[in-house]
Amino acid sequence: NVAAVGRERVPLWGRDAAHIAALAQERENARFLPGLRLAEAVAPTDSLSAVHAAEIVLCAAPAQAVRSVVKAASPHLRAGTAFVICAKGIEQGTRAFMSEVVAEEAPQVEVAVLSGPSFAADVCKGLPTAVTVAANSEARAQWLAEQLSSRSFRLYRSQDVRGVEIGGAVKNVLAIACGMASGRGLGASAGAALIARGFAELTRLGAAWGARTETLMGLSGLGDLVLTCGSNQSRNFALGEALGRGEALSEARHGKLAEGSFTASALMEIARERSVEMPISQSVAEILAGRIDVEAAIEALLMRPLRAEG
Ligand SMILES: NC(=O)C1=CN([C@@H]2O[C@H](COP(=O)(O)OP(=O)(O)OC[C@H]3O[C@@H](n4cnc5c(N)ncnc54)[C@H](OP(=O)(O)O)[C@@H]3O)[C@@H](O)[C@H]2O)C=CC1
Ligand SMILES: O=C(CO)COP(=O)(O)O
Repeated sequence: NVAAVGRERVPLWGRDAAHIAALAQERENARFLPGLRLAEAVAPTDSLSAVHAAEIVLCAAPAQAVRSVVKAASPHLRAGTAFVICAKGIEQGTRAFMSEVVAEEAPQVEVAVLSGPSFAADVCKGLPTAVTVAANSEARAQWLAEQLSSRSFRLYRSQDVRGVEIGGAVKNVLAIACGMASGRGLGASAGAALIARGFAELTRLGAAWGARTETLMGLSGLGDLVLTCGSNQSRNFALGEALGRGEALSEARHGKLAEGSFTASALMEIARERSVEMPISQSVAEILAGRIDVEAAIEALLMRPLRAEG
């Protein structure tokens, strides 16, 4: 709907032909965004060839599905198309960032990353927020910010592609930890301490990958971290909260996508690769892998040796 502002026709591709037909008919996505109407300009389609005519393609598939979607779309994508990744995560197995996945599968496109505090339902209702769009070239980032901004959806530009994607991937893992603390009834002080120490982990990892401090402290880093760690509107937070209350992992997702649960193990692998200490994220990864329980993870975090802040 945001992309439809000021445009006559915006194709929206989905993999499930029956769902797409229903969307075109009912003009509402009852499963994901109930009660919110599709903008007139949005034209649902099950044909990926729709990307051929596009100057800008927004890719909002789950992170672990981005490779297969881009691979399928690649033959239809023209050289120089602006390909904007909205997924937040790291690919399991390859440990690749989303921009690397797209560059491998569709080398002809110009990759950009859009990330920041933006719950889909809020954005769709026209509630205001601001996010970051990063591209290698300043001119491309500026053009995308102009093309995709509206009164309620403000885009700030950046050239720090890696910094923006690190913020989006790491905050989801940390939100699971904050949810666990909430589900365990540890109180608001513990939640704030987790956000601050989690942010220290995010900045350490970002520094190891050459991300700019301003990016990590901006909308796609601290901004999205605060949003996701502070609300059970976040599916990552809600997953952690359910685990903290004692629900089994098999039940705790409640059928929703929690990207941090797929990214956690890959995140730990890239952190180890660059010797970055991330004890909170590590605890989340261990719990999700069934190696420790929430109680043992909290105990281990509280018993860590005292150290200087930083
Ligand atoms: N929701 C939010 O507030 C925000 C989400 N994001 C990011 O965007 C990404 C997608 O999230 P979101 O839209 O919320 O997730 P949802 O679970 O709401 O929707 C996922 C969509 O992806 C489709 N999909 C799932 N698997 C595949 C696949 N293998 N191939 C093609 N399509 C697939 C689903 O199609 P189907 O209906 O057929 O199952 C569905 O339409 C995530 O990385 C998330 O972190 C970013 C900012 C905000
Ligand atoms: O990334 C988001 C908001 O910016 C959405 O968070 P969840 O995926 O945890 O719901």
